[in-house]
Amino acid sequence: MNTRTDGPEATGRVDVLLGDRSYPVFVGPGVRHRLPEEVARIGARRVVVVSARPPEWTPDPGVPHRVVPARDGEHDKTLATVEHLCRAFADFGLTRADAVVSCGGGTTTDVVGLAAGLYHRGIAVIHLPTSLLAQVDASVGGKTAVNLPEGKNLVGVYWQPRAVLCDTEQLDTLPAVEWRNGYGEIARAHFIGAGELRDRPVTEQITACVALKARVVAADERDAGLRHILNYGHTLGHALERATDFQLRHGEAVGVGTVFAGRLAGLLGRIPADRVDEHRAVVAGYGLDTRLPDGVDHDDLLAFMRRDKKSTSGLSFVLDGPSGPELVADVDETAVRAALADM
Ligand SMILES: NC(=O)c1ccc[n+]([C@@H]2O[C@H](COP(=O)([O-])OP(=O)(O)OC[C@H]3O[C@@H](n4cnc5c(N)ncnc54)[C@H](O)[C@@H]3O)[C@@H](O)[C@H]2O)c1
Ligand SMILES: [Zn+2]
Repeated sequence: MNTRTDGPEATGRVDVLLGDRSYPVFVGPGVRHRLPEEVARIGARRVVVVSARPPEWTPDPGVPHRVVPARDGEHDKTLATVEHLCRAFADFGLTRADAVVSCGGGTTTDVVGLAAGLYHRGIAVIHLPTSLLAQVDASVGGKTAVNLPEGKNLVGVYWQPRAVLCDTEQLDTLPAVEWRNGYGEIARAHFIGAGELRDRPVTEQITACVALKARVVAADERDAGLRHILNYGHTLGHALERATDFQLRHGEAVGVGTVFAGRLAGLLGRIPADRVDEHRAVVAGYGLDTRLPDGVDHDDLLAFMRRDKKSTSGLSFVLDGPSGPELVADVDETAVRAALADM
């Protein structure tokens, strides 16, 4: 990670190191204007821009192009959208030598990433994520997916982008709830190696989270082990999203899940009391709720947590400990109930 300070405001750059599939992530005000440079660097001759934002949000890529409108949201994160996009690529005559650009929230970067990964068995994609959550998490790391009626993110491929441009100017229009959504992920990053980012400028916060994710992805691109740590706070987080029928945004639920992970690690004797307290302080410091929402049933939460995709059996959590965060399997239910009661 490095942060340049030669411009009017600092710009961050992180390289995701994956051999010949390595790519840069630029973070900062105005970095979207790098698009023509990145398109030229990868040698694309034509581009389809898939954008959930007004068309003028994406700069001219500098080569013949077409803008295809899209909508953010889980509802359109489907195989039907993938087909629609691939047909638009074909209609414009995109070949394997060309590129796709996504501009939108994490739902859009996910569905466009999957379409790019499938079209012609894979063509170049550049992401311009426009939500805080998409900038700190969804657009980096190469996981793509769409939903089925049977569940979220059930169909996808690993398909790394060729560049990611996290333009912080594009966050100016983001509603408060979507800032909280992103800050939940930044808060959980505090406990898995991103360090103290409260009171830092947003460009630095995003750059540090991307650098953390880049390190983890470089070490474990396909989820064989270490990548689990990114799910810090997520076991309870996912359960809370479901138990509240998705009334809590993902990041808000992850914030509560992060406080819970601290409590549980404390009860299991893995971390001292001040580290437990730090969880609550950090999450609260980002303006997030630290308590379970009223009315959620602990039995429901336990049932959802048992079905979490990480847990092959029993209750599994990523927990802090003497040697850092790690996946802990088969956690005793009594401790889990006690940590919930403590929230
Ligand atoms: N691939 C991965 O590794 C990965 C990681 C984390 C999350 N995800 C996926 O990301 C998705 C969540 O992303 P999200 O939170 O960005 O959701 P989203 O795409 O639905 O965007 C959230 C909301 O913010 C709005 N929005 C986005 N940018 C805006 C802007 N600049 N100004 C005003 N409004 C704006 C959207 O219209 C939407 O209403 C989920 O589907 C999740 O599965 C993927
Ligand atoms: Zn998450």
